[in-house]
Amino acid sequence: MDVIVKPTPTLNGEIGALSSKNYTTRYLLAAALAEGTSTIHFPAHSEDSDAMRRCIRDLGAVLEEDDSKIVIQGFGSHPRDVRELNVGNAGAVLRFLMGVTALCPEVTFVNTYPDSLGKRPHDDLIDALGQLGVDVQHEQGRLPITIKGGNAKGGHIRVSGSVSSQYLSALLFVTPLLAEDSTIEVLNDLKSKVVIGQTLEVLEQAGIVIHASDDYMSFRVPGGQAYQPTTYTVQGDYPGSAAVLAAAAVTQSDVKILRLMEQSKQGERAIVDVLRMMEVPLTHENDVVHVQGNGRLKAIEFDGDAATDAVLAMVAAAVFAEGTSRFYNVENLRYKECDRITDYLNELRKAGANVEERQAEIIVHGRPEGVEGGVEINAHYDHRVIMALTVVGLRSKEPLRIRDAHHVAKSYPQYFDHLQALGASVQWVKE
Ligand SMILES: O=C(O)C1=C[C@@H](OP(=O)(O)O)[C@@H](O)[C@H](O)C1
Ligand SMILES: C=C(OP(=O)(O)O)C(=O)O
Repeated sequence: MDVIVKPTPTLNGEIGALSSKNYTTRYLLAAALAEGTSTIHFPAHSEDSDAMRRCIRDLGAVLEEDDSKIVIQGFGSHPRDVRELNVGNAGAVLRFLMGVTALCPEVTFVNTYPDSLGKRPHDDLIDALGQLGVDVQHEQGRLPITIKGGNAKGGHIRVSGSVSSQYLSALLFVTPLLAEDSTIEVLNDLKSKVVIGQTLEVLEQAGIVIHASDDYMSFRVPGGQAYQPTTYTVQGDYPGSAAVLAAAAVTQSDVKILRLMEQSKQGERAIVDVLRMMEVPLTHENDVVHVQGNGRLKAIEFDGDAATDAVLAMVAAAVFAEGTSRFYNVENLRYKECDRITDYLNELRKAGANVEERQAEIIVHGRPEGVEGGVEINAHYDHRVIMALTVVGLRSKEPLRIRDAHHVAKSYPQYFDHLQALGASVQWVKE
């Protein structure tokens, strides 16, 4: 399915933020790893969170869900002996479960998105699992991947953090369940470091003890622990909401998004500060972000690693800013659903934006007068490319047609409904 985005000068109204993807995947996993009954209120529904639901069910968890909550009977440290798991296109779900399946005799993760997740690297995690005695078969660090676990006991693990924080999160989820204590040493840089704060928060809520250094570069994990069943409530999602906030920032708007916690550990909450730095009129009080856009934005410089999943939306806003913006320290955007630097900038250029790339930077020469539009956009299987190009389309002179826009459902299936509710001219069309 494609979406046609037409120029839309004004957006007005109020929406509730979607539920956080990162917290939902973590709570589902923590509930599955606990013996007993856990409850998760307001879990996200999207392809990625559904992938975690499907996989923990395959591994032996029992799930019962109604409109507002999911009740889970976990399998504790004894997942069922399954042969195959399908994580769809969900990177975090794959990496977390590659860790957990160190507890299983033999599981193959199949390759259902060869042009997206199928191209992403997992070498650093494979290497770390090898240090735990797990035999991993793979196609040059890519899917399909077979994990032959069952013998992991714990020990000293060194893992590189220079490509993704998800490898470290995977080790943090599984090592407490191993018989012996572990130490984890992070080598090189740790990208998306703030996300580790979310992992540690969830582990603590599940009663797991981890001793972390202040810089998150080394960890001591007592073995033989048990996840406790408990009740979780999922907060609103900043990465998805960032795109809606960027849309409000580039239009004449009066838009409120509810349920966005000020004290959240989500790094992407920086969208609020970034838009403020761009001089977009907004307030953030009582978990409500209120944007009263006047269409005028100022260029900024920003370290994007602190807010990795909101950078594309920030760049889309910068396309219409006065001056040149620079988003630096963003190399690991190249290892996501697509190459979010080269592929994304190619699509932005097609739409008429003036952008440049460096290996770890995105540079945007703003065009406050608007861009031409009138072209077809390739989604590259990437929900965040789809959301960001939609923001650009709202302020293009001619409509944008975003091909295969249904991939937005990876994280935010109701994105276009939310924009329509705010008055955006977006319309689904069959190919
Ligand atoms: O742990 C997680 O849930 C995630 C970590 C981040 O990935 P990287 O650590 O690879 O940057 C983020 O981009 C992804 O959407 C979700
Ligand atoms: C990169 C993302 O997800 P994942 O790595 O889990 O596929 C994302 O949600 O933008």
